[in-house]
Amino acid sequence: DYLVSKQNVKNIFVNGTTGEGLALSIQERKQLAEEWVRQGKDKLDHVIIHVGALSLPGSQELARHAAAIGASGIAVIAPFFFKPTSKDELLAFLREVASEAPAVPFYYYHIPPLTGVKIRVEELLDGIKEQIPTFQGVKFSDTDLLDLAQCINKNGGEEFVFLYGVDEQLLSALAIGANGAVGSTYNYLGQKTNMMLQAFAQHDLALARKYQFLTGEFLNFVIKLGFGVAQTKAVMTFVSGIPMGPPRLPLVKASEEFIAKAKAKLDSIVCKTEQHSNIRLAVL
Ligand SMILES: CC(=O)N[C@@H]([C@@H](O)[C@H](O)[C@H](O)CO)[C@@H](O)CC(=O)C(=O)O
Repeated sequence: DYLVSKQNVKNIFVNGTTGEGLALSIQERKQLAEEWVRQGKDKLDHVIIHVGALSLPGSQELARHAAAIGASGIAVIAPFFFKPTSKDELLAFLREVASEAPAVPFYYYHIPPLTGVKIRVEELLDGIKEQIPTFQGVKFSDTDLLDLAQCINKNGGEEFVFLYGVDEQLLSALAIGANGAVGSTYNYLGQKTNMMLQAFAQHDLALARKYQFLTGEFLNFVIKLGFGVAQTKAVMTFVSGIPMGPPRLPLVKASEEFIAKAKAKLDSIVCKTEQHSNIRLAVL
């Protein structure tokens, strides 16, 4: 309800990085997926469930479950303990998961900074539809915009969807042709990012940049303090007023010092952006 009413976010990616999906048990992941689908009915447009896991049977079980509860899509990361070393190995793993949910749109979740699997998506997409008929697109959480650009350039005609996942670079990805975004900051800066999407759609690059710089200035500040999933939970808690709880070990909760500094910074940037937007609106 908070995301819909306060952030204008109506598409949810469940059990990914921010939701600590990989730190949860299979049972917990199923429970969360069920709740999101149930609570999101008639409120959300899409609920994509991340079903990637280190073991193939675990991932397949989650894929079957997501299909049974009526998820609008499933996504899978590359397994990252025993890693695929080639496109074919990765594709074989993804295909075995996707085939367990044969009527559910399938997304590859590319996040090399966390998986360490750096197989280029451009290469992976070559002929992917023949292997995975449900293939819908990629959640692309990498800074390699050349790879993203090549994917879009080569596969745009096939209408794959590219959801970008490096929030501080979203505007650049949009310029290259990304269709949307999945990221941690949209939990608390969703409204502002929606304004950026709107400005971009209206070809108002100067305004779009203002919103991108807001996210960038905040992330640049908190990254220097030490920023990850634990800190995201803390930021979401102070912005929304909804307690997100601590992260699960080995992650540890954000310090009070981090919270105080991050809050002061975010307040000041949001305030500054709003002043600029008002001036702009007045001028127009
Ligand atoms: C590595 C990481 O956590 N990346 C985030 C970004 O939103 C990231 O927090 C943000 O761009 C700040 O660097 C997302 O791509 C993760 C995400 O969408 C997810 O929760 O699955």
